[in-house]
Amino acid sequence: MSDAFQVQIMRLPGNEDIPLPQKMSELASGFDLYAAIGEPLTLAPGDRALVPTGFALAMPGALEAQIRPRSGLAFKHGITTLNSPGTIDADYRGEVKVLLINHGREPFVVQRKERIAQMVFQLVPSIRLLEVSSLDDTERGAGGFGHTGTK
Ligand SMILES: O=c1ccn([C@H]2C[C@H](O)[C@@H](COP(=O)(O)OP(=O)(O)OP(=O)(O)O)O2)c(=O)[nH]1
Repeated sequence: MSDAFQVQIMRLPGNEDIPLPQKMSELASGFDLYAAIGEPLTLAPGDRALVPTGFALAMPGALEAQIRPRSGLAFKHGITTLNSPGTIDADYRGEVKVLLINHGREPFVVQRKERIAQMVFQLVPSIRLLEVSSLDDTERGAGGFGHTGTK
């Protein structure tokens, strides 16, 4: 793992007992994120909440982190991330937060230290936008949004 990117993680005060993000298996893509809330948080059907994780990051400029849902919570309870995938910019130094929404039919209670989402790091290519007055032709052209049919 010597070629691994180094990402700095800083626990924010009051979260000493909250586990740092963790891969639950060796080759998992995502680090599971734990809810750093004081009291249990009830999400009624349709409710959303910004849930703190208790840490902040500093990562190399070539990376971003994506906050993605956990499929088990989505399947069993309709709990997902509203802005999926959430984007953590390399220059963001605030607390990483998870925007949860309850798409289920029952209230869902988030407990302190519950694993609520996962964080996947991605390479972000360096891009320079170049303004032009015309674009090259392609077979697809401007076709989209199901123009080849949906069945
Ligand atoms: O799920 C998320 C999404 C974002 N953020 C933080 C990190 C990110 O770098 C910052 C800004 O996010 P984004 O660019 O998506 O928000 P915006 O609505 O465009 O706000 P801003 O004007 O602050 O960029 O908020 C989170 O902690 N969790």
